Amino acid sequence: MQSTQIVTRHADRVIEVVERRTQLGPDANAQRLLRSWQRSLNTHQVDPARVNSPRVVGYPALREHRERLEAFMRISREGIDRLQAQIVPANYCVLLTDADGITIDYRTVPALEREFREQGFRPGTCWSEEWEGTCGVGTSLIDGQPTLVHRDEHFRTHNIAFTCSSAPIFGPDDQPVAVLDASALHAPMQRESQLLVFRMVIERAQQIENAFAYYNLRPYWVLQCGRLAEFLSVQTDYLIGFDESGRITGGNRRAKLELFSRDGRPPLFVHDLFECTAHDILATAHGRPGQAFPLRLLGSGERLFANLHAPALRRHTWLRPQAEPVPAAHDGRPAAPLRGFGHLAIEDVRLRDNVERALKVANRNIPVMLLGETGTGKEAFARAIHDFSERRDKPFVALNCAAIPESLIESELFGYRDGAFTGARSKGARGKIQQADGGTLFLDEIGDMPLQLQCRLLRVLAEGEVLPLGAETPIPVQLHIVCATHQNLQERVREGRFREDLYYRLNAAVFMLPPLRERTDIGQVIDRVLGEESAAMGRQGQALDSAVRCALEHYAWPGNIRQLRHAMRYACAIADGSALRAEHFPPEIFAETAPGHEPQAVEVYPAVPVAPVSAVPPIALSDAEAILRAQMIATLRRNQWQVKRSAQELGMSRATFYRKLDKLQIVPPNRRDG
Ligand SMILES: Nc1ncnc2c1ncn2[C@@H]1O[C@H](COP(=O)(O)OP(=O)(O)OP(=O)(O)O)[C@@H](O)[C@H]1O
Repeated sequence: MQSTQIVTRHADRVIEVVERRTQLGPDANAQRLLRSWQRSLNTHQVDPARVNSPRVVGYPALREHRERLEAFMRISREGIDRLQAQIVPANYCVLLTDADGITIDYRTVPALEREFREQGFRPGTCWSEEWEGTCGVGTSLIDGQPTLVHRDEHFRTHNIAFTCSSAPIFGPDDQPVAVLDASALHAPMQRESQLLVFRMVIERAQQIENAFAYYNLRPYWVLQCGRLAEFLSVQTDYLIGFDESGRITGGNRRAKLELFSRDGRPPLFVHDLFECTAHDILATAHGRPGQAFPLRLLGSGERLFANLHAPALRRHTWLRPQAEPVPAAHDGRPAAPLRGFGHLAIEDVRLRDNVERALKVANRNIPVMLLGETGTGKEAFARAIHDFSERRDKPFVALNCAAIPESLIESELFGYRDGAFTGARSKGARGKIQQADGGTLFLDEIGDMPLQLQCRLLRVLAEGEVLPLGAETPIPVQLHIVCATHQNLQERVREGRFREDLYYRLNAAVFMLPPLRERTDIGQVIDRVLGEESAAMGRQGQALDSAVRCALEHYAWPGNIRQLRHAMRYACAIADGSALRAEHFPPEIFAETAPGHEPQAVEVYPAVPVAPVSAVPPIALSDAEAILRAQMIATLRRNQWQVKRSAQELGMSRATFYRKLDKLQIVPPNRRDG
């Protein structure tokens, strides 16, 4: 427990530094620290004198955070184990957080576990800057850079005895997916004492990032490149994925930063990057299996050494059950859709992980819960699981609990016997449960199911039989249950509006479907929907012009794929020629900030004269960045410059949002000088 004097002294110092904008030192690190303290006080409104331990989320929430990163956690384990072996004996703990700052993996020695725990170091602890103020994890997430926060560089007095070395780990969409951190409770005063551990954390984080990049590139040919042939197996500089046609499909972060952006635009093909074609590379690698071979970068002529790895997984072929024939088009009619997931766009990294997992549970008697915003494809995903499974020749029955009146859900679901109630059909009716016998029952918007029916549904699941209204003898049924919701079911459980026992029964396998704006394959989704809608209209060769494509890729799509489909259907219908242009789409997709609409003041920033946000960014931006900048400014204005609401609307985490504010140089009105 800290003395009141220490608490007051540290808190006073922090407030004074922030308010007077006192420089903490001449170097870039001190300036970053000052910016973080400013954010902590002014934006997040954290109280530096708050002395309690950090916030810890409960186990069900922790499980969800972990499940979202299941594949990543599996891949990162080896790297974390090694860091643990190196530094935990020196009284450190090692932790991994997700992009929300929630601790999803945590290690220390048993002898120190209790002491660390008392200070808040444990699974589930939230180390976001919004909550803790300046700290290793939170500040790494916002700045996107490795961060050493030593002792009284921490914002909250509670944390000033700790030292935290953190490094963000980026995913394929160039956003942090996690942060690796090593912390100690009692550190020597000198900051330099931590530089070695800090370097070890950065290196491990890079290794994990590369392993994750490789995992995501595994459906493709992967070039592993480095500057030294002898070190190639232990030190990878660049990973570059390409497909059979030589088209570059992605790379690790370093390849993107150093190679893909050399001429201001990413190379499309292998021969745009190297002085050879993909075919040359395949031939060379084939001739010298397992040996590194030289490659020259186009332009600079610099020599790299490379190993080639064959695709670990053939795309899409694994998505169908074995031996299932691919239906062919005939009679000029469109081909029947492929069974399972074949007719859906699923190139997004998170979705691919979901599909891999879904295939594993499809033929097990495990209830599936699909979470995601409206229109993200929950029903399509449920149907794909059914079509893949052994039950595919049995019925797939869907019931939307939010779309029918509460009073009718019971008879719709459980059915009724003849004469069960006034107005009932004389012969009675089979409910959805019975109709789905042997197949799949898809309960959409399960969160809207009335409480007393939840109890009856639980009984059906537990006992495998249904009792129709007015009947005396239960009827045995065999069901695979898939349910979906866009609500926060845990919150409904807490509010007593959803039964906890049913919640745990239904959420055995949870899948989070990403919103369209966050999907790494948004381009493919757009192409697929365009192809389908255009074909349905009997139009041929319809295509998007590049400005429209760019706007579609950066629009926030609150209604997700459904909204995209409707917009595309309309555009395909009204376009006269084959080019789909801006005027064929709803104007909000291209919305710029309305002129003359000036932002209102925000209470979190000290009041200074308000200047309008320049429509012209102070830095050179790509088209995509310019559109995103305009979109962020419009959203911020609509929300009176409240970051939390705006980030939510655009589907970004707050850390990502702040990073983009910095990168696109959007300055809130009250922080600009008059
Ligand atoms: N992966 C995908 N690729 C292409 N189209 C898709 C994909 N997922 C969904 N769609 C299309 O998006 C639209 C909405 O899908 P769906 O009805 O499954 O969403 P939902 O999440 O169940 O919506 P709600 O929550 O409102 O019920 C449909 O037209 C569907 O065909």
